[in-house]
Amino acid sequence: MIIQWFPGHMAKARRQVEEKLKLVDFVMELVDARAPLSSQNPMLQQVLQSKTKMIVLMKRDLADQRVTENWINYFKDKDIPAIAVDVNEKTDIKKVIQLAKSLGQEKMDKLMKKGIQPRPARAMIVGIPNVGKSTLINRLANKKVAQTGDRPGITKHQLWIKVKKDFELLDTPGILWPKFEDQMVGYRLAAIGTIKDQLLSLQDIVAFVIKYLQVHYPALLKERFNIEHDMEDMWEIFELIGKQRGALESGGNVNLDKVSEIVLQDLRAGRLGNITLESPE
Ligand SMILES: Nc1nc2c(ncn2[C@@H]2O[C@H](COP(=O)(O)OP(=O)(O)OP(=O)(O)O)[C@@H](O)[C@H]2O)c(=O)[nH]1
Repeated sequence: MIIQWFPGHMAKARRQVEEKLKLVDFVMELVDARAPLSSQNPMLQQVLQSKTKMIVLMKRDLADQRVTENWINYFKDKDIPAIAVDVNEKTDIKKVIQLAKSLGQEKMDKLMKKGIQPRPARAMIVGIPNVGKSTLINRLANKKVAQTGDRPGITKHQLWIKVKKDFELLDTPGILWPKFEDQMVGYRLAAIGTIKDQLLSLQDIVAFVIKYLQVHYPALLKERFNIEHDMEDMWEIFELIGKQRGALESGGNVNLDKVSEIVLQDLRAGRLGNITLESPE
C-alpha cells in the first residue's frame, strides 16, 4: 500500500490527543457514516484507554439510512453509544447534546460519589481529517455561546465552549490519522474524499466504487449512468459514462480521468443517491 503517514507525524498527533485527553471526561469520536469503520482511527482505542466515548456518525444525509441504523446497532452492541448526524439538522445537534449530557452526567455522578464538587462535564471531539470536526464544534457552540476562558497550565488559546451549563467542549478537536493497512480502506476513504485522490489511482478508486455500486446499489447506478449491474468490462463502463457526460478528448476518445472525476463528484455530492460503502456484516 503506497499511502504512508510519517511516523513522526503520527507520534506528534497522538501525543497532542493524549495531552488533551487529560482535560476531559469523555470523548466524542466522529466517523463518516458512509464508511464508519474505515474512518475510525486504528490507535484511538489504545490512546483512550478507559475513557468513555460516544460515536457520532457524521454526514448521515449522504449515507444509506438503513445501513446507518445497522451501524448504530453494531456500536451499541459493543456498549458504545452512537448517533447519526446531519450537521444541518438542528434536531440532530440537539440529540448529540442530549447524549453528551447524559454521558457527562454519569461521569459527574461517579465523581460526586467520591466527594468531588459538581462541575460541568467536559468533552473533546476527535476524528480523522475532513470528517466534520470543526463544523460540529461550530454547531454545538452555536456562536452566541460564551467561552469560559483559558485555563492556567494548559496550552495557550485552549478554550472551553460552554454548550450547556453542565457540558463544556474543548474548542480544538483532536486530529488523528485514518488506518491504511487495507487497500479497501484506502479506496473507501478516497471515494468519500477523506484522503487526497492523488494518493491512489483515480481510475482504480472509481473502478472500486462502480463495482461496489453494481453489487449494493444497482438501481442507483442504472438511474444515474445507465449502467447494468452485470456489465463487467470496466473500460466499456468508463466509455459509456464518458460519452453520456461529454468527457472526451480532442480525438473523440473518452478521457478516463475526467470520467473518474465526474463519478467521484457525483458520489460525494450525493447525486447518485444515499450510499454507504461498508456494512457491519
Ligand atoms: N453533507 C454533510 N457535510 C458535512 C457534514 N458535516 C460536515 N460536512 C462537510 O464536511 C467537510 C469537512 O468538514 P470540517 O468540519 O472542515 O471537517 P474537519 O474534520 O474539521 O476537517 P480537518 O480540519 O481537515 O480535520 C465540510 O465541507 C463540511 O461542510 C454533514 O453532516 N453533512
